[in-house]
Amino acid sequence: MTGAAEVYDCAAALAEFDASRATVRDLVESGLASVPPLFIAPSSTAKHPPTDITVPTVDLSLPLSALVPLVGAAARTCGFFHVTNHGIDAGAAVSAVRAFHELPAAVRSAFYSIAAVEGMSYSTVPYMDRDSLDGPGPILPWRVSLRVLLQAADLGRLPAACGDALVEYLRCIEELGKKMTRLLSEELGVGAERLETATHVEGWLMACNYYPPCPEPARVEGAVEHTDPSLFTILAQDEIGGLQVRVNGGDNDGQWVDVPLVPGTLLVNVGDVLKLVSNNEYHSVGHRVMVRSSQDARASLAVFFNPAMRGDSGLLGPLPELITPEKPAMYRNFTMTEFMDSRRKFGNGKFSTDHFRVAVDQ
Ligand SMILES: O=C(O)CCC(=O)C(=O)O
Ligand SMILES: [Fe+2]
Repeated sequence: MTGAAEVYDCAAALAEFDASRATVRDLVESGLASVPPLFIAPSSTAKHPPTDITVPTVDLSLPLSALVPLVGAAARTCGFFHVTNHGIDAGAAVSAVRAFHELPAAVRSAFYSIAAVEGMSYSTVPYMDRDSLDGPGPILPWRVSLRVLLQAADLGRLPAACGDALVEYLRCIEELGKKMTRLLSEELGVGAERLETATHVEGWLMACNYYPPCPEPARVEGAVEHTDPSLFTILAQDEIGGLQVRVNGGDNDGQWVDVPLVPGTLLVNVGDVLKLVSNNEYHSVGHRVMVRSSQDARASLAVFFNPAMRGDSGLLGPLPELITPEKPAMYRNFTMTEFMDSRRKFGNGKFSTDHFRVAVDQ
């Protein structure tokens, strides 16, 4: 039992990587031939060949009476759905994300930061809190992200290569986010405004992701399997692909499926907070990002619609209207601070909403 993995000091290796202020892209550009242990994912793609099931598509131009059940059906089953006819130029925003990440290192390095500075950071975000590192990994995704906490950020400080396009995207995505919150709320039978008033969806986080090509793509993951913390997430991606979701229910339960690339669509997925608040009516489904290529980089843009952090007064939990004798509350109440602390403690890939389950009667 003395293999290299056991003696590898993750914390020291991560500290060294942090001190170098390098991003994954810089590693690739330095001519790296093999993947450093920090990035090696334990699971292999081959173990879970993707099935050919597809994720639903919802046409936003449909009348409300048709739209509400379609959104609800997707959120209750797959937890992921494409939306079409959203009227947003997502391609321009994703191209801008790529343009920033492909700037010369000397220009990008001015933005490098592990901790958020005035709501912005630009680095590779480890799966776990640096203080909670345990075991051999995976420690780092094969990805670098410019992250913007919108409540705290001055958008005027966004890099010039992507700023204007992202500001425009955010203006449009705000409308779509509000619409989606109302649709999801309405379908729960609690009225269109209930989710917003219960959760105060103000803590938005925008993640501008870049997955560089990898010399050994099968040994890394752009993101390990995880569920999102948000109420829901809206994702725009380019034409490279690599996102997979787990099938939820049915004959193929637990299998992986490739999210197909449908040009012009945005992808919406249910996050953990919505799962808890909906008392498990909606499902936050596990997903991950595979790195496919030693040649091509992938860019994506995720906006996480998160409840505001409202201290101890902002208690969240299953909406009382959704609690019945037949379906008692499945989760206890919690604050967003408690929820995010729990996610950080367990790590992005290991957190489960089961940590908030109400104890089952003995
Ligand atoms: O880049 C993607 O396709 C998905 C990223 C993702 O799942 C996340 O950031 O939570
Ligand atoms: Fe995600």
